[in-house]
Amino acid sequence: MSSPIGSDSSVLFSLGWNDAFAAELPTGLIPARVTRVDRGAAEVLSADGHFPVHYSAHVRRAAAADPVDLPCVGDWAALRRLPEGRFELEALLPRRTAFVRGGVGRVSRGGLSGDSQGQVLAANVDVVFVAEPALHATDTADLGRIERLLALAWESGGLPVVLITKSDLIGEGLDFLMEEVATVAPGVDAHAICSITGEGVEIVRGYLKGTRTAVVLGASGAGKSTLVNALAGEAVMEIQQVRAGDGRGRHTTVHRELIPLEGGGLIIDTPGIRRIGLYDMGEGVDMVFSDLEALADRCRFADCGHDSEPGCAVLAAIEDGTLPERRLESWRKLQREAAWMASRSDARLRKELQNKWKIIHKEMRKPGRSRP
Ligand SMILES: Nc1nc2c(ncn2[C@@H]2O[C@H](COP(=O)(O)OP(=O)(O)OP(=O)(O)O)[C@@H](O)[C@H]2O)c(=O)[nH]1
Ligand SMILES: [Zn+2]
Repeated sequence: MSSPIGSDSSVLFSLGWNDAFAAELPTGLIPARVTRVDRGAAEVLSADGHFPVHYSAHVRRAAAADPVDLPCVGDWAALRRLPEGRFELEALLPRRTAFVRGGVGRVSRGGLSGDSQGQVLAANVDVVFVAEPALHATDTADLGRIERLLALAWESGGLPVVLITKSDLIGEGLDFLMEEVATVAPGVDAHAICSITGEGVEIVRGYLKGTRTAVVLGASGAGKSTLVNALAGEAVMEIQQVRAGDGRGRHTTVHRELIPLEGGGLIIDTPGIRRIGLYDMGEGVDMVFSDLEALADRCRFADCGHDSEPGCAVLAAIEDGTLPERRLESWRKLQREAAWMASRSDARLRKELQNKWKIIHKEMRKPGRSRP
């Protein structure tokens, strides 16, 4: 067992481990994936099992200087085995993707939430499911909410996929709805699913192949939990049995926030991700409105406001019916919000939000990191 990966590397691969992460692992340290964090400590899954770890002085110092450096669910961590047999979280491996809460925390600073700035809610998420019910109470799917969540999804660096949930509730209108959804999600896969009958659930599972990690974003009641349960199947029950079995000396019931699914793949489900709101969506907004951006490139004036300018390609597209007018309105609305958020963030935070890769580059500059 001299391998730094531990006794059973297939366990690691089932948690999303791959060659790219392996190349970043400092020599002599043990890889583990963070399943949950709780004030100064984390729980991890590794080839050696599921256990709590404390942060090294190095991690604590870095996190005190910048909360973005705090471990979060989904992170790959490098652990050091201490002489007494315990493990310490020594370093974080560079994040491939990250959900960063910035704007909301800033705005509510001094309020009750006590949120910190630039806090990372989840890391290394490959697929972001945007769940919107076909019918929510008596309202049909909210296209504006889909656009907003797509902006967050793009911003994270993960691959967005729209899921119209509760497809059973809408009947014949479904085809029309899916056509509308396609107009607000250019270049994004969209599927109708029903977690109760299981319709479409296999399609969702397909996105997790290759042990990908996903999150499900969506409003309260969108059907996130029902979908996760449908995907998790017996895996969730298995986890509960293991927990009951190793309950020796551990009296707190732990809700694991990184859930390995039956048939492969993982879902991150944390209160933070459930409550994710809006923050600086600058880059994400452009991705969501790529159809509009492409049209705007063809406007006669580079600074066209698409109001009444001559030669405006956007207005022409609305005129001839190829672009729904509400699409331009949504674009304006989200841009206003993004600008408003930006005006409220300080320069440091704004930079962080606008460039998700900065996190990765900063990680790479850390001392003690082995390079391939
Ligand atoms: N008809 C129908 N109802 C569904 C479907 N999926 C979920 N529901 C119902 O919708 C309600 C909300 O589902 P949840 O899975 O709890 O929604 P959620 O997104 O997890 O909600 P929060 O926990 O508040 O964030 C529940 O009563 C579910 O039974 C579906 O495919 N069809
Ligand atoms: Zn224009």
